[in-house]
Amino acid sequence: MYELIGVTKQYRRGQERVDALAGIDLTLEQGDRLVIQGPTGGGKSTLLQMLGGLDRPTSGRVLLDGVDLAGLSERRLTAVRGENIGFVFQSFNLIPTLTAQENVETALVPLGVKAAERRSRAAEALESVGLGERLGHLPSELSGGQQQRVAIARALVKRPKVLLADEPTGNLDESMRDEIVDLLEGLWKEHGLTFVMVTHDSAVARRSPRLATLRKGRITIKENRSATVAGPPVG
Ligand SMILES: Nc1ncnc2c1ncn2[C@@H]1O[C@H](COP(=O)(O)OP(=O)(O)OP(=O)(O)O)[C@@H](O)[C@H]1O
Repeated sequence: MYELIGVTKQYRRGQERVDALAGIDLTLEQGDRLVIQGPTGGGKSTLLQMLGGLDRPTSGRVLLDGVDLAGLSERRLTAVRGENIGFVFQSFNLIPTLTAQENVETALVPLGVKAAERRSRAAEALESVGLGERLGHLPSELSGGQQQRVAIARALVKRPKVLLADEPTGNLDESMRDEIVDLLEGLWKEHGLTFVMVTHDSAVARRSPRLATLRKGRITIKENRSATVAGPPVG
């Protein structure tokens, strides 16, 4: 499903050139789960942006189901992203003036889903993350963990194939962290998602069957035999 071939990304900082990604080769099958760790500045967020089509590589190819994201027009790329890829970030990025339900519905507007269906699908997605009773609440009326659940519902309401999460538990205390990771794992299995998560938290990373480390823009991958959840999802 994903094939990255020789992906590099260079940034300019004044006169200086930063090699954020220095030649990444990576294959992920549908339903795979990968955790990415590594030192600060190692290239984790940059790699996630490449997978998500949020930015383009300097060279190399990012194939999603055989389509090179780097070669798509901005319009086509936005459409591919909207249909296939859900994002969850450390900062929940909810719109403060919209209710939980309205925040989730926003993901369906660019897909041309009609208002009545948007409402029912958003309610269903919020049910699935345990917030069926909180549809009308504003983000400020929800806990951090609940806000992240809304963000997860917003990522999944469009029924993507891919879920990309950048430090999804970074703003949460330990008990909420575990709840959110349980939830993400459950959704990964239930929907057969390809799930890539960046985390600094080794307790979170330990649960993944595959671990990638990014250092100075280079990737190494190892299987994690002691993962608490092993193997790809069933079905
Ligand atoms: N827009 C940008 N302009 C210039 N340099 C950038 C830009 N984005 C990232 N970089 C640089 O690219 C390198 C990789 O950054 P990246 O954010 O991918 O690392 P990271 O592993 O996610 O780090 P962290 O753990 O701190 O989030 C760093 O040296 C960073 O300073």
